[in-house]
Amino acid sequence: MAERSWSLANVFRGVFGNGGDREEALVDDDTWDELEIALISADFGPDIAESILGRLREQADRHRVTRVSELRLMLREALEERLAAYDPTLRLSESPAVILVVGVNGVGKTTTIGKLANYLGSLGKRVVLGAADTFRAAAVEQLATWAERARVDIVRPEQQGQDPASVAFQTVARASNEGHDIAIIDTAGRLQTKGGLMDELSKVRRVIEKQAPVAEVLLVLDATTGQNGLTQAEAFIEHAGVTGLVLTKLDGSAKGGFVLAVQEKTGLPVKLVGQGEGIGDLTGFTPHVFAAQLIG
Ligand SMILES: Nc1nc2c(ncn2[C@@H]2O[C@H](COP(=O)(O)OP(=O)(O)OP(=O)(O)O)[C@@H](O)[C@H]2O)c(=O)[nH]1
Repeated sequence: MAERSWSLANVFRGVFGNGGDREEALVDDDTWDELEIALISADFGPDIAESILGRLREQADRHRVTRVSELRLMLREALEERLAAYDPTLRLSESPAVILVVGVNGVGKTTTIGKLANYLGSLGKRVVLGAADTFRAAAVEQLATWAERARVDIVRPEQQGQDPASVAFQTVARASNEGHDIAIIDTAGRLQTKGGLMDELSKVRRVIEKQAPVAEVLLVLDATTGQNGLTQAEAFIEHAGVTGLVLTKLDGSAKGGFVLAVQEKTGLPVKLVGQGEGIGDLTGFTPHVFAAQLIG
């Protein structure tokens, strides 16, 4: 299995060994200290790190675990169980299914939309994108480039600064009229006008809902910013009716533990994971696979 930058395999090599002598090594106080440092550096956050360690210690005592290799398996299982407490399925059964993509500037919204459109297109779905970030001409152009690469349709604003809600409306109308399965709406991420932005988003939503229910509101978070990025995105979680999270830039991050931290902090499932700038670098989230890759 390819090792990822966010994988703890490397950090844990010292703790768990690399299939060599350390696999048979015995658990001692150093093991627990090293494990704690590894969990904190991976951005699980102190609370989660502590609760994971507490549970592992208790299990290790109960089952008289002495080998580091057994501890590794227990940790993998514990993480998998906690990661799987949230449902990562995208709900796209309505037709058209409308996906609203929200998040602060530069986290990777447009890129995620391009990748998602391409993926859904490869499944035979008909997709239309809506460029509802209407204030930056460059944002519209960037989305149009992705639409071309993913070979999907796009609804652009008729002029710069057009009401984002009207672009969203036109996108969903086009999806309904032309038989698209999925409409994905890109939105602006300006935080400096937080109140205005949230009003704008709720208007976008209201206007869409005149024609079709909103199937998913995906909040995009940049994994490299860790817990900070989450603080910035709080307004979206409070006001935008978020149904799922997308974690981007996990390829450039050593913060694999953020995935669990973010789910438990927000109570929202991670539904997609971005690991690169290429069109194929987006995957669904599978707790089993993720836990295995995380622990190595
Ligand atoms: N390494 C890496 N880079 C990514 C990923 N996703 C997005 N990026 C990069 O992050 C930068 C910002 O991405 P955008 O998609 O423009 O972000 P945005 O949220 O739409 O930005 P605004 O439109 O300014 O709000 C670009 O350079 C992307 O190539 C990822 O998963 N991995």
